[in-house]
Amino acid sequence: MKSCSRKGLYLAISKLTEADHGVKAGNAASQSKREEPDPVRRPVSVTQRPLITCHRLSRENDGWDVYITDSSCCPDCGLTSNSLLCLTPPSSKLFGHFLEGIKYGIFDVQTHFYSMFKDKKVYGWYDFKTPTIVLRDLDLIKDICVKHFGNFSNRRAVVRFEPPFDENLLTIFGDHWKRVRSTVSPTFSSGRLKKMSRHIERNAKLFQRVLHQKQESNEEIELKEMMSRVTMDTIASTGFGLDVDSLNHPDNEFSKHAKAFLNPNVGLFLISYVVPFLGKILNAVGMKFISQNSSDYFKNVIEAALQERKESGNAGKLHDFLDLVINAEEKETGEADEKSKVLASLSHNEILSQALTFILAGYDTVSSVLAFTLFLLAMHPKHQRLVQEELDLKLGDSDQEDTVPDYEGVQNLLYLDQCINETMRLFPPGILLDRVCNEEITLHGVRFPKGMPVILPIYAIHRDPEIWVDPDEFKPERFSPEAKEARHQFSYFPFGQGPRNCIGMRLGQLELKIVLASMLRHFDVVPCQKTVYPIKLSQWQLAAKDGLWVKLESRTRKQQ
Ligand code: HEM
Repeated sequence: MKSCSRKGLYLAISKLTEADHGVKAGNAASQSKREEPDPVRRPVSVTQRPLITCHRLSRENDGWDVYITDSSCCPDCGLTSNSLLCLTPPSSKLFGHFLEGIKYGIFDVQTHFYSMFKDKKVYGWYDFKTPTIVLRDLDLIKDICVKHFGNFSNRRAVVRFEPPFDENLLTIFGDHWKRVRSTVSPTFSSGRLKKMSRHIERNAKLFQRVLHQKQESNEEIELKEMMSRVTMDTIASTGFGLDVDSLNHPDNEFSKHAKAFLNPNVGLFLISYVVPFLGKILNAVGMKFISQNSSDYFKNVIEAALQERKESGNAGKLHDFLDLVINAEEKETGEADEKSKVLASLSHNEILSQALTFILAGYDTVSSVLAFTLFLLAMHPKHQRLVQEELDLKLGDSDQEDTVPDYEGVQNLLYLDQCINETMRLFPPGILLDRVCNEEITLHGVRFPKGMPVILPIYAIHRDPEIWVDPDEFKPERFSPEAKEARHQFSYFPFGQGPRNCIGMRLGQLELKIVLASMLRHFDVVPCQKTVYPIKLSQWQLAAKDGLWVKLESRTRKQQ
């Protein structure tokens, strides 16, 4: 291990403690075994190799080296008990843990590694050659997301968007992010959501009609596909005042390009990760992460909508997202002082970028939660009945097929809310979060070097058996007010945490509740011939391998 001899500055990750020495190669096999079979995911045994290996990672550009290792594995490397360390499962020098990710899938690999380090506050993970620290300790997560947010305010720059969409909230940094976020935030205030709610209600109503046809013809429906359509229509309408009718025309231009945007060029993405200079060359010769065609399409759609509103004097009257961000466009009012004008203004590119983010961030997230919630309720009729009893009680019986609750109507649907929360615990659309450490800092005895990426493994925390009894089972009662009170506040965070959490959370929740309440008020969702349960997740994305198939039965007809 000569290559591990100490050169330059050792930057390390956590100070060695008794507990940090606890995991030895000898007991690695028993640590890597899953204790209980998991009905929702495939069983997995990620590694039979010893748990601990020594890695030296040179980051010469930044002037520091990082070791993520066990201290006892490599006496030659010169680490002492003062060296700062973090444990990591064995990994390939070139690909890091990427190969384990490919082999076992992003869900199993996350829970498996997480369960290997039960007694640790943090552990290590290599994103190819880049070391990252994965947080396990909930108090540490809280401090990073909230108390020390200023030092962990940015995400990694994994995907680069091309202009004019490169100034979106998901990817911008520091003061730029702060200004855009504070300017866009009022768009999601209660008053404005109430106005946007009309668009959601209208789409939910149209959706009801389509569902009635499906129910009458006894058709089996794949929930993700159906929910994607209604979500796309809702986005086009709440975002841009457009009526794209994906329900009846799923291959419309808007949906086609939105999907192309959402499924970027994975090949180029991987090449850029492994061989960054090759990624740059391919990019320069015209290969883009996101197709130029779709990028141009959205630029034109948004520009045209902005222009049309300015010319027709309709700006401010349509109550969609575009309308609301237009208000924040840079303008010379002559009223505001210079400082507040700068604070409350967005450039033209910033508006285009936020408009696009509205599609990117709100499509797959909302449609997945809708689909998984309905599917889980179909598999748990007792809970579905409780939701329906609550709807009948709070919204009244409805014998008209297309009645849809409004903004006020869905505010107090507490049991529905519990079911949605339990679904997002099991199937969170964002399976992990990341932050980057701005300045070196030591928190809870863990040292975070400047520039170190930090991962918050949401999926694994949401399924941690030490936090959740029977973690793979659907039990909405976990989200009763008393049960929530008894738990660590950071054991559940499907919308992220702290000032950089999901800005669209309340809009997303509104969409979920209006669509679910209007459906479950009229229909029983039941299993069908094609239903496969337990759900098997695909390797790379939050999607059921066999689809989420159900049938609808009319509640009104049953009651007659
Ligand atoms: C069920 C629905 C949704 C879920 C589960 C969800 C989840 C998330 C998560 C986990 C993050 C990262 C938060 C963090 O890093 O702490 C995020 C960020 C974000 N989400 Fe959502 N999201 C949802 C719906 C929406 C909708 C409808 C919009 C539409 C505007 C939206 C816009 C955003 C934006 C712009 C960010 C970046 C915020 C920033 O960096 O300041 N999301 N979302």
